[in-house]
Amino acid sequence: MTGIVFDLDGTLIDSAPDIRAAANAVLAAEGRAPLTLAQATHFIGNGASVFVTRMAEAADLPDDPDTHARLLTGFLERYETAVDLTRPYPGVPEALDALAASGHTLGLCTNKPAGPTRAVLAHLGLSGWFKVIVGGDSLPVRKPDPAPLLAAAERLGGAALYVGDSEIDAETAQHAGIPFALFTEGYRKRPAEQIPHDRRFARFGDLPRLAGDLLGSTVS
Ligand SMILES: O=C(O)COP(=O)(O)O
Ligand SMILES: [Mg+2]
Repeated sequence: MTGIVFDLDGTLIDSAPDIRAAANAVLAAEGRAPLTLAQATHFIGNGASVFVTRMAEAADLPDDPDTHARLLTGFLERYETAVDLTRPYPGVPEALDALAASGHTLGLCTNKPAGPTRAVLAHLGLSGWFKVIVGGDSLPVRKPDPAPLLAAAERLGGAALYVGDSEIDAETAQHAGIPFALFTEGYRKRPAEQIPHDRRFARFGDLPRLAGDLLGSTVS
C-alpha cells in the first residue's frame, strides 16, 4: 500500500487569513465587528457550515435557519475565490515531491468544500500532486466520519497513512483504521500529546523520512 492522504487547512496550507477575510466580509455586510485571526483559526475544522455557526455566535447573530442560510451563502460565495492570503507551510512542495519520488500516490481528504479546495490548490500550484480530492461537501458525511477518508484511500488503492493537524483528523483516522501522522504546527486545539497519533512532526522536511520509517519505503 503506497497511498498517503493529507488534510488541507492547517496541514498543507495556512489558510486561516483567507477564511477570516471571507468571514469578515460577511460580518461587515451584517454590520458586525470582524473576527480576530485567533477566533477564525479556532472555528476551522468541521467544515463551512459549522464555521458559520461559530462565526454567528461570536458576532451575536441569531441562529435561526434563515439567518444561517443567508450567512452560509455569503460566506461560500467569498470563500470560492479566497486564495490570496493563503500559503503552503514551509517545505510542503519539497515533501510532496520526495514522497511521490519514493513511489507514494497522494490524496486529499479535507472538510473544506471542494470548490475552494480546488481553487486554492490551483492558485498555489499544488493540484498536480493529488490523484484524489475528497472535500467537505463531496459526500453526505464529513470527518470525523471515516467515509471521506476511506473513499480517498480506496481511490488510491489503499492508504497507509493520513497526515493531519487536528483532533478531528486523529479521530477520523482511528475510525478508518489508518495510521495517523500529526503535524503539530497547524490548528489543533489541544496539546499534541493529548491527540492520538502514530507519529508527529513539526517540519515538513521531516515527513518523507518519517513516512519511510513508518511504511518501510525508501526516501530518495
Ligand atoms: O475547512 C475546515 O473546516 C477544515 O478543513 P480541513 O479538514 O482541511 O482542516
Ligand atoms: Mg486541518
